[in-house]
Amino acid sequence: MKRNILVCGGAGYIGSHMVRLLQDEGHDVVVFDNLSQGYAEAIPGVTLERGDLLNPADLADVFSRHSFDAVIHFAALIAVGESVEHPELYYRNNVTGTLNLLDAMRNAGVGKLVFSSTAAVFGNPLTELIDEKHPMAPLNPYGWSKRMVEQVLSDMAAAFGLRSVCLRYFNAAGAHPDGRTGEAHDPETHLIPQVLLAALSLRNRLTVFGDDYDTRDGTCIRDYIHVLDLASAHLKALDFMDGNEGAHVFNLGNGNGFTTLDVLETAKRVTGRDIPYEIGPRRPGDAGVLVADSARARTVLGWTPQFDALETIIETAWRWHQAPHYGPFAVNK
Ligand SMILES: NC(=O)c1ccc[n+]([C@@H]2O[C@H](COP(=O)([O-])OP(=O)(O)OC[C@H]3O[C@@H](n4cnc5c(N)ncnc54)[C@H](O)[C@@H]3O)[C@@H](O)[C@H]2O)c1
Ligand SMILES: O=c1ccn([C@@H]2O[C@H](COP(=O)(O)OP(=O)(O)O[C@H]3O[C@H](CO)[C@H](O)[C@H](O)[C@H]3O)[C@@H](O)[C@H]2O)c(=O)[nH]1
Repeated sequence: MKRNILVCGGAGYIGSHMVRLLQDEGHDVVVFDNLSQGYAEAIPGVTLERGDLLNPADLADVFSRHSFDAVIHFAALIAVGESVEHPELYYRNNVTGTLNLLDAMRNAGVGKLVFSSTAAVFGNPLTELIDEKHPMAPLNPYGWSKRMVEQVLSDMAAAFGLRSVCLRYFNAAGAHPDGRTGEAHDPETHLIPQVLLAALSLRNRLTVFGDDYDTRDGTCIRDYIHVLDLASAHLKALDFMDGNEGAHVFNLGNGNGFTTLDVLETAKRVTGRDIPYEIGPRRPGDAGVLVADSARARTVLGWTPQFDALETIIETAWRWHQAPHYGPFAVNK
């Protein structure tokens, strides 16, 4: 079934991959983005409505000129460390911004939303694998902002019948295999792009944040999930909302934990380059281990990741990072 989809934050890293997949599947897409972190070049040929979630008039304008079957909402501030220093920015953009979007949807009679949540809602895990029932205890304002929106969506389902799916991504990574879209954050804080930038000598040596965690080599463990596998879960979520009322949550990861040193070792193999690093102190707000139990997404949504090997994730990112089409390190602009 062809759908009209509004993608908020669709010019950003994950959103732009989502937009490409929606187009490949024959859906009509409009992107709403303030380009604070996104790039128009990431979504060539797509209707881009430049506007800000914090300006309700921008949203009202977009909803008055288009009609949508559903909204996929990626737009947010995403840096954990910055959220500790400036919680006000995170609560305003991520919580107030989402409330503004929900008001606009309600005024326009749009009743379905897929929301980007995060493993950061859980805090330090109590079990080896984190499923949807794991208690939530965010360690930082970024995680709290997402936790708050999850609660808002649950309450809005009860009050107004809003249908929603919160997808809690673990560590998004990788790029489209054709190398035309990829991760281009500025500043870049994520591990895999930083490692690849170090391999290209585009940044100084990498600092590994702590080697005194209770893990096999002392460095943090994360569950890296390919950006296109995240995007495909959103398509499944759109189908799911057709037949299911209420607010739903799913954890999205591969269920494989890799240490920071595993990532460095794999990147060294993939790139064939030396990647200089030093061990530094822990980063405030970091959990030691975050690995998903995504059984529910697999069974209930029928989702199957296609790019689950860390090697493949890093290979696709490496293709992008060697010749990014946009972003701070763009070549051949
Ligand atoms: N990258 C990850 O590893 C990861 C992990 C878990 C969850 N998430 C969530 O996924 C979503 C997308 O992450 P990403 O890595 O693609 O981030 P990103 O920064 O690349 O994309 C976010 C986009 O939203 C836009 N935006 C931000 N605030 C806006 C506003 N007020 N109005 C309009 N547009 C606005 C930005 O310009 C950008 O294009 C975020 O909600 C993030 O919290 C990301
Ligand atoms: O220069 C770096 C960057 C990262 N790391 C380590 O690498 C791992 C991954 O760090 P990222 O910054 O790439 O990702 P996070 O796990 O901190 O955060 C990601 O997952 C979170 C959920 O926990 C949020 O959703 C957030 O938006 C998303 O980027 C962490 O153990 C971190 O300590 C380093 O050692 N050095």
